[in-house]
Amino acid sequence: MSTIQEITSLPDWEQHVSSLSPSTLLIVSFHAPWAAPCAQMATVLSTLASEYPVTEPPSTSWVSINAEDLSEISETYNVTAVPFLVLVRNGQVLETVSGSSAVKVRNAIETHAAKVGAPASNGAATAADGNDGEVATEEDPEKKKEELFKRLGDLVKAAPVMLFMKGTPSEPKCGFSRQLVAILRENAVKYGFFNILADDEVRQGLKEFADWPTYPQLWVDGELVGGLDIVKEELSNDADFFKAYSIKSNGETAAAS
Ligand SMILES: N[C@@H](CCC(=O)N[C@@H](CS)C(=O)NCC(=O)O)C(=O)O
Repeated sequence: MSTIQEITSLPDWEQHVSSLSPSTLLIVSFHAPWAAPCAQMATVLSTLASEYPVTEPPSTSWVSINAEDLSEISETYNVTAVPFLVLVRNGQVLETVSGSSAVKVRNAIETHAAKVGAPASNGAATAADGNDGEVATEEDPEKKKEELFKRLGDLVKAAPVMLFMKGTPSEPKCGFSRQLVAILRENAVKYGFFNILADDEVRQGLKEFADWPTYPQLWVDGELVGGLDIVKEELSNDADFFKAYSIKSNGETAAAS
């Protein structure tokens, strides 16, 4: 029964990676302490890990990494939002999964872990038609939407103030998002953010969930405030609009930028 090891330093990571055999599937989960979906993901992953036996050499190795504390590693894997899962074998990235869809995570791990399994050697019970994995992903669209909305419901509450934007606060990819980042900075607002360009499911789904067609979107305490124009308007009506969410310095709470 495999368990998840928390990597807490760069030397720890290097030592761990160098100890693996070329056939081991390394499952790396990036998280941030403020993001509620990461706690859910940790539960999903430890349940999955417990289904994989410990073998010698290990067929799977499960680690989790705080994306903010170990930014050197998150940058290597282009982690722009959390939770973010990376599957690596022999130094090669096989697949990444952004977000907290338990179905996607399970499918990705099962697909890649199975590739070095014993059943493949005799061909029996192996779907050799190149179609393996497809059945599980062919979901009922209603169910898929329900799962996405559940995930979005958690995501908009991932921090008291959440900014859904194009790009990241340090590299906004659109002028509207850039202006809203500047407003939050001027008001010393502490906020979490999500780069919607990194996840098209969230980008399109949140428009329907929020009944708001554009980005940036600012959410406070799980409620949509609006886009840039609305935020400007709120501030012109009430200069203390963000007072409860302000800190004296460094307003950003980011997974990675
Ligand atoms: N006036 C809007 C401007 C935002 C806007 O028009 N955003 C566009 C272009 S960046 C957008 O998000 N379009 C939908 C999309 O790209 O998915 C506001 O107040 O936020």
